[in-house]
Amino acid sequence: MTAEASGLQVRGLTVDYRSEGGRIHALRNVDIEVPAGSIVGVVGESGCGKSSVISSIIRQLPENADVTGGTIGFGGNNLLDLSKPEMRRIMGDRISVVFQNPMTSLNPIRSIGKQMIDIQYRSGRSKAEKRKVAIDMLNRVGVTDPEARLDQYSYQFSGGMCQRIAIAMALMAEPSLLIADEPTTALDATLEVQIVDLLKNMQQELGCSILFVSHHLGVIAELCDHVVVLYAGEVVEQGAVRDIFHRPAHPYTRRLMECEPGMIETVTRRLPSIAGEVPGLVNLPKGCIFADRCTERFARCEAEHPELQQISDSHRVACHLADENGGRP
Ligand SMILES: Nc1ncnc2c1ncn2[C@@H]1O[C@H](COP(=O)(O)OP(=O)(O)OP(=O)(O)O)[C@@H](O)[C@H]1O
Repeated sequence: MTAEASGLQVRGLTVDYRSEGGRIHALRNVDIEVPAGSIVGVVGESGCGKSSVISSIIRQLPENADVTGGTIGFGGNNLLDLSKPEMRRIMGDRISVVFQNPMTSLNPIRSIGKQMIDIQYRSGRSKAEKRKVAIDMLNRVGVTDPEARLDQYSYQFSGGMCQRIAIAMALMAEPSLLIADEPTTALDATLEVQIVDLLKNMQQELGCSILFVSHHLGVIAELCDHVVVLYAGEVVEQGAVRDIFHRPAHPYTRRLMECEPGMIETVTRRLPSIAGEVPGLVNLPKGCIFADRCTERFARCEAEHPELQQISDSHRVACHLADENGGRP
């Protein structure tokens, strides 16, 4: 069983929120490429724009949001151009989402089995076949005794088991893209490792792509092929996982790394807090968005906005230091 390969190409995505205090420039010119069959992580502190990216892709931005620029390429379409019914079809068949709280996906008053059968409504399978597929999927995500458990309700499962079931439901349609929105954040460290392993195995088995959004650097390092570091609505660094974790080029990424010794060996550590706060996004600074928190800033940083520049085949950074240092951190 292999999902049809389809990557995701977010290009120049720019999103504002209208607010009483003015327009909040939540995402500015964001590029995220998820090649078919790969796992790409998006990391950033709270308020950096992770939810805005996901909501843009699945077209669930709140009423006060305006997409003022960019495209979201998927399967030959710009998702931003699709009608609601077209988008619903894509969300049912080709893109699935796993949320931080599995209860977002699970209905508490319907048995797990009924929900897993309902979700196959377009499959053309008989009820018995749908039940068999549900049992098989529960087995694959590591729910023991799936036949008996199909008749149970979400409250009868632990948090980790609920997340496994939510992942099973998300994968039922064999999507080509799975969006995982902090799916391990609510779990303890042991369960987090198990869910990361599960996602890795399922991705290999199904051949789908995964966009994995998290503020847990360790999880990103364990799971992802490629990492996008988002800061205050901008991509400040992106690259292969080895680039980001062994040669972080942006001071923001480095601050995260410094506070995470041994991060590669464990997936249990959390993003540290860095001095200062993500800035308000109504009045943007002229220069670098990270300058006021950056211990390595120099005059140019406050005067000129750094653009993302290539510093190796797979590595891009938006920092003036890259010029100062001949393209290397
Ligand atoms: N509906 C909204 N109206 C106004 N501002 C919003 C709205 N949603 C998000 N924002 C603002 O947009 C920016 C990005 O928020 P977003 O929720 O995308 O970040 P995040 O990285 O997902 O944070 P978190 O991890 O806390 O969810 C923040 O400055 C936030 O305050």
